[in-house]
Amino acid sequence: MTTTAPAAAPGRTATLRVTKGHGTQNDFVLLDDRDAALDLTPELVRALADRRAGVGGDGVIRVVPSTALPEGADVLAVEPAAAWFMDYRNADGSVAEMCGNGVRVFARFLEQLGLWDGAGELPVGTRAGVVRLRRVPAPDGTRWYAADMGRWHLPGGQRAADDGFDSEVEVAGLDVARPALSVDLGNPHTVIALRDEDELRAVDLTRAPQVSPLPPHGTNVELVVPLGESTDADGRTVGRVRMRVHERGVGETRSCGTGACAAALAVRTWAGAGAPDVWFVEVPGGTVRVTSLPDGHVELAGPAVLVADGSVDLAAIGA
Ligand SMILES: N[C@@H](CCC[C@H](N)C(=O)O)C(=O)O
Repeated sequence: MTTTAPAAAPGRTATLRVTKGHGTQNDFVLLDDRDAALDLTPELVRALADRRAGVGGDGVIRVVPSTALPEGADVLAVEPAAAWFMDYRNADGSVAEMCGNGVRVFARFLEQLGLWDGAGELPVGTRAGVVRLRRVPAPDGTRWYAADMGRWHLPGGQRAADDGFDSEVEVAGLDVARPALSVDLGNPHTVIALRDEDELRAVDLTRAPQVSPLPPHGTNVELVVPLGESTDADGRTVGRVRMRVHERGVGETRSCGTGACAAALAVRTWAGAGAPDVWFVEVPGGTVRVTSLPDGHVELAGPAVLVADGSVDLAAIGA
């Protein structure tokens, strides 16, 4: 069903309507392709995501009917109501299975487009399966979006759960390689704990961390510092962690939603029995809440903000 990129009529410039949005400053170029008419090539993604010559973003997100993609058909077989599919691309043009901040911004974009009324639950198709979203109040009373991200798992199995580690990561600025835990959120993550916030500030993420063994499709790397536990307004014990992240296909970003889930779940695994189910993850771009659900699912809640709508001259961005 995919056709070609918008072609310019003779004497006219080909343009593409775009919206810019972010979730805790993990930022995205959003495309309304409800007619499945756009050929979203890696070159077009890179041109749109370019922060100097393009619009700029950590990723590009296309709204497309689930019926238009083979991966969407798989989703519809499980959840016929998942009409819209989040086609997620990293800034380098690669395809990613999932994006936790992106899927909240996707829901906000569907609201703006009039494709979701914001009531009840919104099932969204993704390459990692169905994600279910709803609007929830944020701790400060503003609006957040909560996404049931589905089942997570430790690819290293029971041994990794027992030992707490299954790999190691070398990071520029750290003296020695650190033991790491792999966490699968539909996309791959590798989490290491650092000693304290000074150490977290000091690491150099302009170079990709070296993960051994490297998972077959690469990985996102989260560096975390546990900040302790407290009691929230409802009397629940909640954990808090600070995180920096190096994203596969992007580089260091100011937030990563699936990365926040991986970080919280790793710290919870390391803490052992009795650890809190609810974690606030502080990233350079803000704070998200991660909740371990009883059915083996994980919920990610946080803001989703749209900041601009516009029109891109495809020739001018070299696409
Ligand atoms: N920022 C995202 C994750 C985006 C995909 C990631 N770079 C990958 O390649 O897996 C998030 O919020 O989860």
